[in-house]
This record gives sequence, C-alpha cells and structure tokens, in this order.
Amino acid sequence: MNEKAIVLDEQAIRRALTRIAHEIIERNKGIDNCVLVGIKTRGIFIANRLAERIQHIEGKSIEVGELDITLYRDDLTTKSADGEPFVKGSDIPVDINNKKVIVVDDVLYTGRTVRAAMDALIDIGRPSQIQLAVLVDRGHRELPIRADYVGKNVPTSLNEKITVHLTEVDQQDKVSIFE
Ligand SMILES: O=P(O)(O)OC[C@H]1O[C@H](OP(=O)(O)OP(=O)(O)O)[C@H](O)[C@@H]1O
Ligand SMILES: O=c1cc[nH]c(=O)[nH]1
Repeated sequence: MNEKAIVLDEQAIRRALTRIAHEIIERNKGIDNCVLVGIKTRGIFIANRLAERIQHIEGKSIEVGELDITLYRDDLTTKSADGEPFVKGSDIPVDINNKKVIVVDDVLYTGRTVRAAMDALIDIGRPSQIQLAVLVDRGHRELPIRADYVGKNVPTSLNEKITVHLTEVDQQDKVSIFE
C-alpha cells in the first residue's frame, strides 16, 4: 500500500485533541463523574493526552482506564464462533457505576471494536452514559454506532486504510491514508 495523503499532521492532531477536550467539558458541564477509557494501544495514548488537556483547562484530573481489544476476525488460530472482536483485558481504576464513560479510540471504522468495548463496560458496571471520542472517523459502519467527538471525518473507500502514528509508540504524530 502507498501513502496517498497525510490527513492530520502533528499540529492538526494537537488542535483536534484540544478541541475535543473542550467539547467534552462543555457537553458534560465540567468533568465531574466522567471517566475516559482508551482502547488498546493508540486509544490509550489519545485518552491520556485528552486527560492532560482537561486537567490543564479545568484544573481537575479525570481518571483514565484501558481496554485491550483483540480483533481476531482474521486470526484463524483464535477465531471464535461469531468472529467478533473481544476484550482481552481491562484496567479501569474506578467504579464506573453511574459514571459517564467516554470511550476513546484512534479510528472508528465498522464500529465492531467499540461494540466490544461497550459490552465489556456493561459487564463490569452500569455507566449512566457511554460517549465516544475518536481521532478519525473513516465511515463504513456495520453497526448503529456514532462518535460524539470526532477529530476529523475522513471519507474513505473500502480499499483504503487509515494509519495513525503517535510519538508515544511511532516516534511521530501523523495520520495518513494508504491505498
Ligand atoms: O471500527 P472497527 O472496524 O472495529 O475498527 C477500528 C479499530 O481498528 C483499529 O485497530 P486495529 O485492529 O487496526 O489495530 P491497531 O490499533 O493495532 O492498528 C483501530 O485502532 C480501532 O480500534
Ligand atoms: O483504516 C483503518 C480501519 C480500521 N482501523 C484502522 O486503524 N484503520
């Protein structure tokens, strides 16, 4: 696959996350009773960055939990009967009962990862609300799921792929579209 375009550079990612942090605070009238839950690798780093910005803006800390979701649809050795993603592990340091849980991921595509995340959350408690924040929404949903906070909507064709690079793991901040 070839890199077709850079859709967000370092500065654009920074601005998008700052905007989302403000939107989270505005929508929830502050961050009392809110918890961020990042999905596996890059969603966790994005959730941590949002938490830093929220702390900076509100002067209050927001807790960050983690979910590790495996998309094993293509992994024949571990494929389950229904072939859906599953939650491998979680580290959610707070009681999510009656909390507003904001799920955070880098890319929203079919929605199956988020569906698995919501199942896992509902298994461990009863959030008062679940919201969703993503850096990129590339469309092509297979489930009735939408994001409440979107860094950038990137219309894609099915043969394209969005890659998100973050300095914490990839030594640079960049979102690209590959075809
Ligand atoms: O809406 P969906 O169709 O579920 O796709 C979105 C998920 O796909 C990506 O993870 P991927 O499995 O590519 O792993 P990665 O994060 O390690 O790249 C991305 O990080 C999202 O979690
Ligand atoms: O294009 C895509 C689709 C799913 N997950 C990604 O990270 N990119």
